[in-house]
Amino acid sequence: MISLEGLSYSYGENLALNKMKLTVEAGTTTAIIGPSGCGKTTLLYLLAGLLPMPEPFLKPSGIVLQNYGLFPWKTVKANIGLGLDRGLVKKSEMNARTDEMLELLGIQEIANRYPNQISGGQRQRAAIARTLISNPDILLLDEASSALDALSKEKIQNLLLELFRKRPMTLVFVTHSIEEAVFLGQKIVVMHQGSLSKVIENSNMGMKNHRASKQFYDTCLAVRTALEAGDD
Ligand SMILES: Nc1ncnc2c1ncn2[C@@H]1O[C@H](COP(=O)(O)OP(=O)(O)OP(=O)(O)O)[C@@H](O)[C@H]1O
Repeated sequence: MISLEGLSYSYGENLALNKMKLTVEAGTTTAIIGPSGCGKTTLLYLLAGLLPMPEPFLKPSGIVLQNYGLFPWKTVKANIGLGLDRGLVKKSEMNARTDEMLELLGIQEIANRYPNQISGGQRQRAAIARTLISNPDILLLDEASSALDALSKEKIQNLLLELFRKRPMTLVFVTHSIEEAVFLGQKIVVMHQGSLSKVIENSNMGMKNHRASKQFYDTCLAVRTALEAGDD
């Protein structure tokens, strides 16, 4: 579980987080949404330990931040294997676990290709596989699908929902998309100017035909209203 109460963070004179509050229960998904510059990435980087967390907050353990930096000179399979600590894992186990990840993410057929020989959506899957292979307690995603076209976006979102169902995990993701937040977030955290603006509970997350349901649009509207209220 992550529990932050009054987290502030500045880059020099620039206050990026201002007494931010956040509670994330283990085994749940949380979307973080808000206007550009409101501090979403700063919050995620603090959680990932990529920025020093100020006192009295301690860095939560077992968090892995997904990034898309696959090494171009390594195959997809070798890139995924990099998510494991070579010193600790035998070659045979490394093989078995990368195969398991390739299957989980549905990318077995591109295992031996290089990153420049696969699509944006496949690169995204490979990056997620590389992160998940280490079995992190918490998966942090920064704009998981932002660079993709509408249909590929939905595919990645469906895949993340499927993964969440198959393997219990805590997922915290930053997004600019209201629809993505409502499709994947059991809780939607709306930020404004470095602070928590509103938390929207989304109990319909994961329901059948969610995207086409009235509940989906009602929750999108609630998020939109919260975002607009913050803009006043
Ligand atoms: N390295 C940095 N040095 C100085 N200021 C920074 C730095 N990184 C971010 N900031 C500032 O901190 C604030 C929060 O930035 P952050 O990147 O966390 O916002 P964001 O909500 O993720 O934005 P976006 O949606 O545009 O990615 C902004 O005012 C930004 O200009």
